[in-house]
Amino acid sequence: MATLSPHGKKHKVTIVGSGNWGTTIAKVVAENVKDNPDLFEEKVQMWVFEEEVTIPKESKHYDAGSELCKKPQKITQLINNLHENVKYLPGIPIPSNIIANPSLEDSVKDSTILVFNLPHQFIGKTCEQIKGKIVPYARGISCIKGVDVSENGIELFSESIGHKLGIYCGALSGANIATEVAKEKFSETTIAYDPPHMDSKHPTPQHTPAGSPKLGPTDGHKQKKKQGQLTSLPSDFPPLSHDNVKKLFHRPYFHVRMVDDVVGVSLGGALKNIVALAAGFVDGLGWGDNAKAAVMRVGILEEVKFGKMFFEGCRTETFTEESCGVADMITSCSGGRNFRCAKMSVEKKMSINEVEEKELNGQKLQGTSTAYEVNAFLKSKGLEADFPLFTTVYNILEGKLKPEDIPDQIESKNSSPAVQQLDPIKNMCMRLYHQTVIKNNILYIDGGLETFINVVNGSQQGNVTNGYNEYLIAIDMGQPWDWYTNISEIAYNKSSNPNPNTDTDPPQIINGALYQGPVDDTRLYLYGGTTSYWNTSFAGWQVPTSQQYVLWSYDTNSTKWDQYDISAASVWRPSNGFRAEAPEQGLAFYLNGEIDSGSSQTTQVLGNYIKIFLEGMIVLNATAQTATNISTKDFSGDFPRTRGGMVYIPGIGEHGILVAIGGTYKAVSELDANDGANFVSMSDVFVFDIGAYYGSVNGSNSTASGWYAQNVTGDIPQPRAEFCVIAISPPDGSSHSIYLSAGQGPSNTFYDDVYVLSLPSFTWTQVYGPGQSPHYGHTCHVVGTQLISVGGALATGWGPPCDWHIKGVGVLDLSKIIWGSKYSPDLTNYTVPDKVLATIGGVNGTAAMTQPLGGFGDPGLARLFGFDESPTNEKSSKRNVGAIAGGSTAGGVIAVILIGTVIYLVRSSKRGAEIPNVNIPTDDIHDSNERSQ
Ligand SMILES: NC(=O)C1=CN([C@@H]2O[C@H](COP(=O)(O)OP(=O)(O)OC[C@H]3O[C@@H](n4cnc5c(N)ncnc54)[C@H](O)[C@@H]3O)[C@@H](O)[C@H]2O)C=CC1
Ligand SMILES: O=C(CO)COP(=O)(O)O
Repeated sequence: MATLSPHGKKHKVTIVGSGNWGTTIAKVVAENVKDNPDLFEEKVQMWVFEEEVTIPKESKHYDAGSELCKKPQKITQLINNLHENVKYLPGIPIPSNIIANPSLEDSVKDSTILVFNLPHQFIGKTCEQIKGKIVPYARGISCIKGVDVSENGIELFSESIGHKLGIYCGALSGANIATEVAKEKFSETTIAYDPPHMDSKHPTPQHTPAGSPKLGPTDGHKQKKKQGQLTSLPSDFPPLSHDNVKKLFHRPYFHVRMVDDVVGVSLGGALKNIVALAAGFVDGLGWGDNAKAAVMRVGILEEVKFGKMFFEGCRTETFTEESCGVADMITSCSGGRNFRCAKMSVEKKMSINEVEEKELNGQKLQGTSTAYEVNAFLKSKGLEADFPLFTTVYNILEGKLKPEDIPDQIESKNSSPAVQQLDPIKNMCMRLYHQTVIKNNILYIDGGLETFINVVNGSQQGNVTNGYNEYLIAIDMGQPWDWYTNISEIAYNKSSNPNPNTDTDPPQIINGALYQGPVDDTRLYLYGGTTSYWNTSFAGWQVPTSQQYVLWSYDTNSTKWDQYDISAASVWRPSNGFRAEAPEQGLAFYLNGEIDSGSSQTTQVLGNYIKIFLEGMIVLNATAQTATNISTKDFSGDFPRTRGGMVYIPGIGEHGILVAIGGTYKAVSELDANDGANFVSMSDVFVFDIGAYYGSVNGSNSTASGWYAQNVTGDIPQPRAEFCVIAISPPDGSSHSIYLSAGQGPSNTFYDDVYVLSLPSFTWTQVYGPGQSPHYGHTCHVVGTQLISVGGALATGWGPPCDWHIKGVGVLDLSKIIWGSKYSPDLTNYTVPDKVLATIGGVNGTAAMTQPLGGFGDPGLARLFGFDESPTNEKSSKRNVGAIAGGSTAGGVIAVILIGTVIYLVRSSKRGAEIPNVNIPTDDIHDSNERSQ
């Protein structure tokens, strides 16, 4: 009894193309549709670019007396009558269920599976012709080895076919010399197919989904195009799962491995064609197998680098482990057409185009055009030198270099000073806007802007290169060091260690936060931050990533990165917010901040320099990797702040407090580049009772927000931003010292000073400065009794001269107030500096001043500091915190006035849920194309 098919319909398959590989794949597919009659219709359409061909005399079909052999015949008729493609796959019988069709439109009509297999130079026109003439739920597989380069940038053919036709398209590529496959000699191939959800009854496989070009709006490349709405495959068709796609291609002699890295599969096939030309050139010189192997090695490295640099979701392993990578490199450099023609061009001293014309009987080389296309793209990015082998092949084709130049070219470019210049430690000139944290005696420095300078014989030379710190740098704090002479710094490559679950690289960001996480957790946490467009040509520059994974962790034991979806609370990826951490509670805080075009894929629409300030404070529970967003209306009103400083002080109230200082502010509704004009007055600081996070303010269940403003006295620092702050308390706990170092103020004023804010008296004392090196954009930490200042830019520019802390870290003795180069892990017993004691009084460091000079600004704050009956200042009692948010602006306009006049503010209880007047497609946040599984 015949088995009933569970599906009402079967897939109709068309092979678009009929060359050497096109006809071979048609044979493979035609055999498989017969073996799987439940899934596929028996007839396979093959579109044939019609031409007249003469049956060659050596063909078994040649019969001098036959009509067919007397004059050229249409190739479609020959294929349909003889069941052989006598021109492009001579001598190989092909199944009779292949129908050669000269009409492109007719061949694709009603087909649900389109296999694109023709030389890449013809695909654009072919797609134009069939656009709108295919069923909307068709699916594609591209067997084309090449990349689609236009004035807009670079795309994979799987992608450009998908975009042009509005369908999903995967990719097939492998070590597959067509005639060997056609003769049924064993080979493997790789198919990247990441089935749209509606096509598969199985979950999407692990690893990254279909890669997409990593392109940004200012990049000059093609903008990532949305796939648009895919039309569901009707349910009466068998689902196009990995299993069913495999059934269409897998043969006993042609083994298929299914993956989901469309980028890696497509690029491996395209770029190896350039390398195969180089292999042919060196072989043509008679240099032997060692030379070919050297070229292949460099070729694979350039493939990986190209994929990682320009495309998202590309896996190194696809190049090093799959047939479409290393295996195709070997086979193509041993016996492919590109290799053979390049070799012959050297041996016979002919141009490669002449060889192609003479030897290939109409078949097309892909390597020559790909070398030109890739070069045009690299040239447009100023990155030719970063891909010396690809560039050399192009220059040989252009007649500017000779095959003999290959060794020098790939050697010298690999070790050029320009490349060495990018070492984030040896060539650091300045580094700023990074994220830092100390965990388990190691100082970690992540990201940031960096300028690089060449170092020759120990001295810095030339101008700086503007770029980024793309590494996680670790400095050992368990040993004493002197940054002049001995300090251990190690740079860990972030992109060589992607998230093992999704293969996504951790983001390269500035102005985010690095948190140490709970004490018993081996992970660090990287939150927020933005992608800088400062120098998008810098090697390794990444486009902004999805904001869905705004939180990352780095496991200091396993060195693996991981990512977490906390988008329910942290809708945007904020940067420049105030950050602090309470590690013993497993809590990390990110207060206000901003988004700009670098914050995520979604916010790219904001365009250059627009910054939107954000309300709210994200509280990360690093134990559970969850987040809560709490209102900051009572902190900043409708004028959120950025670029200020915040510290955590334990032991005050039940859960400790946060103290927020300075920064800049603007209205949530303001859509402009202004993030520097309005400076928050320093005559108030802002205290957050962490008890409010737990729902219990100051020990009593209360609905109060937990925020208090407090007036300060003493040497009040000038308003400023981009300074750093740390907190330390003497052993008796009678006071708490918050150190503020350097920063920048209105109208390009820069500082090199240190102030101490002492609590609970809320008095400022200037303990250092003005010094010689005003700077900003640095971070700082406290270790023992030392403040470690990390990086920052000098007010004089970003070099040269470079940071005078030659290793980017400075050390301040917090008690003696002496800056130096030496660090010791053994200095404990902090004592309050004399100058501070002179202000707050007391004997042996025990503070005499136990409350602010004018009293506490709020009875709640007084209670927090242990006063039952609040000694508050009547005048300042219960002040509206929002109304004192401002105080000092660049133009001297007091923010209070602004608050009075700005009445159209957008209110949002969920941070970032509404952004005024900007059309940011929030649904993109969960775009399945961007989501990693
Ligand atoms: N041949 C091989 O061993 C392999 C080739 N590939 C890749 O498969 C793709 C197709 O290559 P092949 O099938 O070998 O092609 P081919 O090199 O045999 O090219 C000839 C084909 O191009 C067609 N053609 C010529 N002018 C045309 C026009 N104006 N418009 C449309 N078609 C035209 C011819 O009719 C013929 O079908 C390429 O990207 C190639 O890199 C992949 C694996 C193996
Ligand atoms: O892709 C191929 C083998 O995998 C064929 O390469 P050529 O186009 O150089 O023959």
